[in-house]
Amino acid sequence: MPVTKRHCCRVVPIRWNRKGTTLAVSAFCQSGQAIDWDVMNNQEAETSIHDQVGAGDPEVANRAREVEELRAGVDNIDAAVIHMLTERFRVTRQISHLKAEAGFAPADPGRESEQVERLRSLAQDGGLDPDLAEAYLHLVADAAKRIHSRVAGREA
Ligand SMILES: O=C(O)C(=O)C[C@]1(C(=O)O)C=C[C@@H](O)C=C1
Repeated sequence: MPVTKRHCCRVVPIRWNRKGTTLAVSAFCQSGQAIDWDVMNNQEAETSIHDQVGAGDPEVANRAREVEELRAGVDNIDAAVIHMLTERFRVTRQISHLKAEAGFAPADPGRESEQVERLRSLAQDGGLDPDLAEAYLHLVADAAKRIHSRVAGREA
């Protein structure tokens, strides 16, 4: 049986937000074992899932095994994303040189707005949070612009 807040006798605030409201508490059970409890969402804040999780409770052990299996899929997807990102930056580095040679500024806000629109719409169609798609675009475009600036500085 996993330790939950129900089994705990003492709680200590461990994480606060900017307004000074408690986000998470450390809850200590009688044996002294501690868990982080996410107060806002009323659930355990963190669980490290590994081979030994659920020893003594076959249902919990099965869930832990299923999580491990799905993690193998996540690892493959993350590797593919990194390969795709590598390729994206190979292409944007070519743009860096062209922009530097032509004297164009690193940023093209109009182009970025179009990309945000397109990615938000793709995300929406696929059932992904469009804010996540937009955050991704800002992350990579900001990085590309930093590279554009560095290249322009070197080639000036
Ligand atoms: O398309 C460009 O002009 C780029 O420089 C690439 C890129 C991007 O990473 O998508 C980066 C910066 C610009 O503001 C717009 C887009």
